[in-house]
Amino acid sequence: MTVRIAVAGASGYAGGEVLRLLLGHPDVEIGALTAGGNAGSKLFAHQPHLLPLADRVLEETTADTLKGHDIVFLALPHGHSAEIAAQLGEDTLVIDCGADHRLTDPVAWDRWYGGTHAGSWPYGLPELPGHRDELRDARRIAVPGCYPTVSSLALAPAMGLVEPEVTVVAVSGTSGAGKSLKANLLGSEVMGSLSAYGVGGAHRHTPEIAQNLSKVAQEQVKVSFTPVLAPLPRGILATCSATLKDGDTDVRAVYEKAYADEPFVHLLPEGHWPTTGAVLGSNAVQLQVAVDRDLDRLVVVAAIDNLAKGTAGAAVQCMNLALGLPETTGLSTVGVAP
Ligand SMILES: NC(=O)C1=CN([C@@H]2O[C@H](COP(=O)(O)OP(=O)(O)OC[C@H]3O[C@@H](n4cnc5c(N)ncnc54)[C@H](OP(=O)(O)O)[C@@H]3O)[C@@H](O)[C@H]2O)C=CC1
Ligand SMILES: CC(=O)N[C@@H](CCC(=O)OP(=O)(O)O)C(=O)O
Repeated sequence: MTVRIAVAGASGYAGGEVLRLLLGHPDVEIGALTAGGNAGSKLFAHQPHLLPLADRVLEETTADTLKGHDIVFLALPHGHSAEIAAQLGEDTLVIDCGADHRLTDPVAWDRWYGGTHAGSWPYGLPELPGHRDELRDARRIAVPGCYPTVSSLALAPAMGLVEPEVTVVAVSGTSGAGKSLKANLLGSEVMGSLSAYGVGGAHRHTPEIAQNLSKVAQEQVKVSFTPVLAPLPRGILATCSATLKDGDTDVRAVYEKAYADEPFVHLLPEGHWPTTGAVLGSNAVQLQVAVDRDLDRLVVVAAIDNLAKGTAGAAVQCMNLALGLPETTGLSTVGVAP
């Protein structure tokens, strides 16, 4: 089988990572590549690592350019996908890396993003209970946010075993913010310094994490989420905690069972802790669990590459599922070291 794909936002970080992964995918032919202001320029100017596509010229992001492909990956700023998707028939599988179709509650959408809710699509985190089957037949897929991916996978197995109030502190590399220049991401400010942002429940990934965990717990889960920016190009390390209802719960056994058959989610051997370096460039999620006995508090540490499992890797994993291919096709679980 060969499917023809297009990538909208090919000059950006997420679009570039989708292309890097698809260049190693045996069943994919790469069609149209589009951008915004950089349309008309060569892809090579923006993605110097994607040599096999060096001569490709970026086209304008219009439905006409994207039509006629089996699969369209949208790696655009949020707010751009609904209009494009509406012009692409159901015969095209649309995989949106942006936030537009992740939240199911229009009130939450309006509060955190503003404006009209474009509706929700099947949520591209196959490892969450019930999601894999929904993704197999999907023609529209919403790729999760990077922080919700790592924190939902870290805490989902514990839902029902902990009080429905969880804390997530997650340190992210700068590529999570996209390529467009932001004052706080300029080299001199970010290098050699860690800084918290979106503090006090202000980050828009808070409702997405709560939505995921509440669905698994089948009760409303409250989330305290604090993101921290780190001087790294890629990677997220999340420390997630919640109070156990029964401090004697064998949490390790619970996590071993939950992820025993998952190709990308790895509970590390006891005594070893996840690092962002170990998952770099791979679709892997590394987890470790502990119980703080003084508080009966479950602590889970998890690492992902924000551009791989946190975006593009998840997008390719979901494409594989929707096409009926082995979920791991074109994806690695082996990170880069050192
Ligand atoms: N970076 C990450 O770790 C993650 C990103 N995402 C999501 O993926 C999407 C892309 O993010 P990312 O790659 O980081 O962002 P970038 O800023 O790196 O890239 C954005 C892309 O969108 C294009 N673009 C910008 N504005 C327009 C427009 N008005 N019309 C058409 N194209 C436009 C840009 O083209 P040009 O070069 O011409 O400006 C570029 O190709 C976002 O929705 C983001 O939230 C999701 C999870 C993690
Ligand atoms: C480090 C950094 O700035 N990260 C981004 C998250 C990237 C992401 O996943 O954003 P979307 O939900 O829009 O897809 C942020 O905090 O806004």
